[in-house]
Parts: sequence; structure tokens; C-alpha cells
Amino acid sequence: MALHTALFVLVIGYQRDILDQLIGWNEKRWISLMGVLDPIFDQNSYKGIQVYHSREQLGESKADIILIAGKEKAYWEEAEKIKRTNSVIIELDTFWILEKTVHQISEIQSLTRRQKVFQTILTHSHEGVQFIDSNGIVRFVNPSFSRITNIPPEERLGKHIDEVSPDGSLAKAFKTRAAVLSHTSSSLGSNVESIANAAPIFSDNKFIGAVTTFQDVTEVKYLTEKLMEHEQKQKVRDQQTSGGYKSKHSLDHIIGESEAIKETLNQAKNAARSRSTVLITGESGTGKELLAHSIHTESNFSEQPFVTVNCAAIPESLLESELFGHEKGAFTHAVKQKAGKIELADGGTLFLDEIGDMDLSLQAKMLRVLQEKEFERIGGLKKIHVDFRIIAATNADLEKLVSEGKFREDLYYRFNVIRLEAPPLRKRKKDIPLLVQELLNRIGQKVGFNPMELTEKGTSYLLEHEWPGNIRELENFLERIMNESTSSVIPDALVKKHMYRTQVASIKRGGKNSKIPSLLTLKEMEKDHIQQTLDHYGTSMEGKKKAAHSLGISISTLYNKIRDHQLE
Ligand SMILES: Nc1ncnc2c1ncn2[C@@H]1O[C@H](COP(=O)(O)OP(=O)(O)OP(=O)(O)O)[C@@H](O)[C@H]1O
Repeated sequence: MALHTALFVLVIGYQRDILDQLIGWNEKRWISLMGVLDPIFDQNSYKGIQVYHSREQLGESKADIILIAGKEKAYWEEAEKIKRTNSVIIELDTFWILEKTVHQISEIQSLTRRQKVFQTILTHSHEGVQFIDSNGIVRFVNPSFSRITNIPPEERLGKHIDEVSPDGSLAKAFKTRAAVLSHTSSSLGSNVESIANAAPIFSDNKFIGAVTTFQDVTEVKYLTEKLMEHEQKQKVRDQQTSGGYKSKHSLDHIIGESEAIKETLNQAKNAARSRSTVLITGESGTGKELLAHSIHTESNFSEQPFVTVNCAAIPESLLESELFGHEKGAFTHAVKQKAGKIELADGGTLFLDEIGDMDLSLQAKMLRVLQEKEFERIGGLKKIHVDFRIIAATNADLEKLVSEGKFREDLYYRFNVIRLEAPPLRKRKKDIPLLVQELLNRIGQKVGFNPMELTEKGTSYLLEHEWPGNIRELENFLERIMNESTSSVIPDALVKKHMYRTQVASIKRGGKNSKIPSLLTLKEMEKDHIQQTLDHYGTSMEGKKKAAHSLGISISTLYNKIRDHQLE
């Protein structure tokens, strides 16, 4: 066929409507038609279509297609005259049949092409796709469906959706004839978590089936959980840093040269080398907490948190939440999520002071954490993994508590791995002079006094007492006399007077090891007693009357004694 700039069509037997229709056709339609009419037709040779209704209009040009619209013989003759070698002459009715066929073929081809495109999309889609027909029978699953769910196609195809996945999105869309969005499910026959969207399909208002597409969110969920866990850990780490959970003392702060304290210090050094649980026992004020801090400071994980929980200082009802933390809304006052001390101690040391005061139900929970290294916050479901070392301290007789059923035996054994005894002061009186000097400096700094000291004699008075309250009692005693002393060397008489009072008070409390004080002479005792009575009632006339009455002497005798003892 000759090369034209356009495809020339001539209609012989002019009919306006036919002409209009043909002119309205697009190029694609002509081209596909020509492809059928002329096998060697090269569609690339043509740019546009020209439709003519008479030979005159065509002029000198030759028509590529001559359509004969009518039965007249003359039309054919005319066509013969103006045709070229390759021109196609065709009768209009035949043309229509042909055109219709060509058109249908091209529609089928385009449908097939479209189907192929969809098929490829579905096959390569990362999302799982499942299709049911209008009867609810599964007709199609794509490869991703099987990959995600681990269900082979043959287990689905041909089965009713209610039989194979009655709670899924597709069954819902089938039942309700409505779209189902963001349907989360793990019941696809595997442990895979998915999010599905299902939609019914209508054609001419007729329900013809439904389709679901879903994504495997197992990994996304896993990663989200990991991210949340990480964020949570970061929060806890921030709290660990900002909460000042650091040990504040080291073994250097523990003063003493006695055999008893030296042995304890050696044990503490050994304990610092391992991560085993430590139980520190000893009377009140003997330095158990100081030892716990020091063991952590000496350990390899001293940079990690050191978190203290005093089981006696916190009301029982709050202790659990203090230890385990809670989720928001776990109980009335849980207005926000809170990490517990166990979580905060992760990586470091949890120091449980006064462990003998922990109630039995909490002991059971604590035992579980120690065994499993895992716990849940109050009101929480997620297990939190922790790794920390426990140092427990008590001044109670734990063995006795165990035998009385007040302390769990299994927990006692868990705690009693490395055992340390903080020796009482009465077993290391030798340390008192050293301790006094250290404590005087420490208290001076604390309360803002210039350095103070005791004479040798003054110090010797302190050796007369058994110190049931141990170093804390000694510390308080020294602070008291420092406050009363007007000179940097604390007067011996002041020490003597207060030591006497301390001993009397100790006897009154029924202190087991308290001796009858022998520090004061009878006269000194009388002076001190009158002074204390006057301090109590005051030195007004009325106060003196009451003091005399309380002392069992007349007011004039009181005046004489005040004068004799130079009390005013
Ligand atoms: N060896 C020591 N050298 C210096 N100071 C000490 C020594 N032992 C204890 N202290 C001081 O004595 C005070 C009491 O110590 P700590 O609180 O550690 O005793 P505790 O046995 O834990 O007491 P409690 O049983 O009452 O809890 C603290 O001020 C501490 O610094």
C-alpha cells in the first residue's frame, strides 16, 4: 500500500449519517480495521484519517478504502475507476459486519491484555489476595496468600469461606455485603498476624463476589514491640541517670582497725568480686547500708545503678508498686506509668534494706523475680527481663523469722549466699577513738562548725558505754555535745555529763548491756539532776516551785542547792 500522510476513505453512495459516523471514528478504530482488511497494511505509514463522500471531493487522490453504500451497479463501476492496486473496495453491509467483528476482537484482545496485567499484579503483589464468588466459594488466592499464611492454594480453592475462615474479613464482607477495613487477625491458620481489607464486588448492582487483601504485619508488630521496648528501656535508663541511683560510699569510708571490722571489710571485698546475692546482718546503726554501698562501689558494675528500697520505711500497700512499678490505670492513683525499683536496678544492684519487714505475699513475688529474672509491672502483662544483684540487709533475726513462719525459707536461702556481719560497736571499742575523730569532722562539715576535737580523757568516757544504737548513736551523741560546746576542744565535763545522761536513758529503756553509770560523783549527779529538772520546768518562780515539788524538796532547799552548785 502506498505511503500516505493520511488514510483516505471514500464513501460512494452518499449517506449523511453513515458519513458522520465514519468521520467520528478514531484513528485506532480505522487502523485496526485496516489491519484486517489488508494483511500488509502498515499502520505506522498513516497519520490521521480523511473520509470523503464524493470523487470530486477526493480530487486527484486515490482512496485506500472505498465503501459502497448502496446496491447500484454504477457505484461499483465508479469504484473500479478510481481504485488503486491496493485499494480495498467493500460493500457497506459487509463492512459493518467486519467492523463489528474487528471491534469485538480488539475488545477481547484488550480484555485479555488487561487480564494479563491484573494477573501479573496479583501474582507479584506483596499483599495476600483471596477472592470468593457470589456463593462464597474461594476462587482465587495469589502466591503471597500462601507465602504469608503457609496455607497451600488447594486447601482454600473450591471451599466455602465460612468453612475455611469463618471469622475472617472476607466472610464478614460476604455476609454483610459491605467493606471490612483494617481487620486484624491471627486466625488465618497460622501464627501470622495480618491486617486485612475486604470489599464486596458488584456488577450492575448485582453481587458477584468479594475480595480481601491483607498484609503480614508480624514483622512490623515485632519491630514495633521491639521499638517500644527500646523506648521503655531508654526511659528507664534516663530515670536511672537522672534519679541519682549511685552508690555514695566506698570501703574507704568504713573506719576501723579492729579485727572484727577488718574481717568484715575482707568479706566485703570478696563479695564485690562476684554478682552473688549478699545478706548483711547486724544490729541497728552498725553500718550495714554503708557496707552495701561500698560493695557496689568496689564491684565491676559500679557505674551501673545502685537502687535502695527500705522495706520498713514504705507502707506495705505501696511497697509492691515501689518495687515492681505499675502501668497507667493499674489502680486508682496510678495516673501514669511508673518503672519500679527492680527495673531501675537493671544491670546494677538492688539494695533491700530491712528485708525482715517484707510481708509474705511480697516475699513470694520477690522470689519469683529472683528465680526467673523476669517480672510484670502491676497491671501489666508484658514480661520485663532484668538482671541485677541483690544486697539485702536486716537487723532482725532472719532464722527466727523463718522458724516462726514469718519469712519464707526458700527466699532466706536465696538471700543467704554471701553472708556478712556488721560488728556492733561494743565488740570493737578499739575503733571508737578513730571513729570519733572521723565523725567529729563529718558532723562539723554537715552542720557548718569549725573542726572540733575531744581530749583523750573525754574520749575515754565514751568507752564506758555499750552503744546499743552503735555508730548512729555515737554520731548523734557527738552532734549533741558539739552543739553545746563553746570551744573547739570539747570540755571533758560536757562529755561526762552527756555520757551519764545517755547511760541513764539506756537503763530506763531496759538496755540489755547497760551498766549503772559510774561516771559522776554523787554531787555531780545531784547537780545534773537539778539542772535537768530546771531545764524541764523553767527557771521562773512557778517553774522553780514545780521543780522543787518534783525533786521532793522545799523551795528554800532548792534555792540553796542552786547556789551551792552554781546553777545560775
Ligand atoms: N565503720 C564505719 N565508719 C564510719 N562511719 C560508719 C561506719 N559504720 C557506720 N557508719 C555511719 O553510721 C551511720 C549508720 O550507718 P548505716 O545506716 O550504714 O547503719 P545500718 O546498720 O544500715 O543501720 P540500720 O540498721 O538502722 O539501717 C551512718 O551515718 C554511717 O555513715
